[in-house]
Amino acid sequence: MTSNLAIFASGGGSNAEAIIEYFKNSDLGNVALIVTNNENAKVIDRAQNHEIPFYILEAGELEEGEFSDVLIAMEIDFVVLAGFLKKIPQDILAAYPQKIVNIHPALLPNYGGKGMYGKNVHEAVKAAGDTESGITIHYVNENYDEGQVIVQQKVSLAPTDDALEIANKVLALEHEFYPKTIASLLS
Ligand SMILES: Nc1nc2c(c(=O)[nH]1)N[C@@H](CN(C=O)c1ccc(C(=O)N[C@@H](CCC(=O)O)C(=O)O)cc1)CN2
Ligand SMILES: NCC(=O)N[C@@H]1O[C@H](COP(=O)([O-])[O-])[C@@H](O)[C@H]1O
Repeated sequence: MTSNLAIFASGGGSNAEAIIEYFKNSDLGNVALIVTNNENAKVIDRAQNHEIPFYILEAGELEEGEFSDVLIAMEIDFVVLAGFLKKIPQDILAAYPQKIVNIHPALLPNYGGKGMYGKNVHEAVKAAGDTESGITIHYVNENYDEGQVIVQQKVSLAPTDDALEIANKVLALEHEFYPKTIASLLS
């Protein structure tokens, strides 16, 4: 059985595209929908380029607690967060138990929670002088970054690495591991 995936993204969408490309060669999953809260997100261009339907959330729409009806009506089986910057509400959590995953660009529980997204994470890692960073792929629960960890991967950092270089090292891990980790959860 092929699972229909919905990817939620708020920005550039490079992880979304890596997932789209991966599942073009796999019967395990099919990216059926891209959801964003940002009408200017580059992920929309990526969806259009791959002829994948996209949905732009209105301000406050997610918080109304009815978007799960849209996902169910579109026969979505699995939800992937990839740089999505809003909290997934209870109606979606209840509709998709153990079927919503997220990727965080750090080694949770470090550098997680409200405000910890994008470059904020890498700047904090740099400021702390850490010698390694990495990714955490986890199930999504009601709080930011507190769901059950599925996998973590580490990357070493040089003292000369700035926040952008850390971001690039982490993003490369994301593109390598997120698609195949999702696939392992579908089979
Ligand atoms: N119910 C859940 N929803 C989401 C989770 C989660 O674990 N449970 N993960 C996030 C992704 N994320 C980290 O991986 C994350 C995203 C955004 C924030 C944050 O502080 N957001 C700001 C708003 C930012 C904006 O609108 O520009 C905020 O809430 O004030 C923290 C962590 C996705 N959803
Ligand atoms: N806390 C959530 C968070 O910071 N997510 C991060 O946003 C980036 C999105 O990049 P992309 O749009 O190119 O996939 C990724 O690095 C992802 O880990």
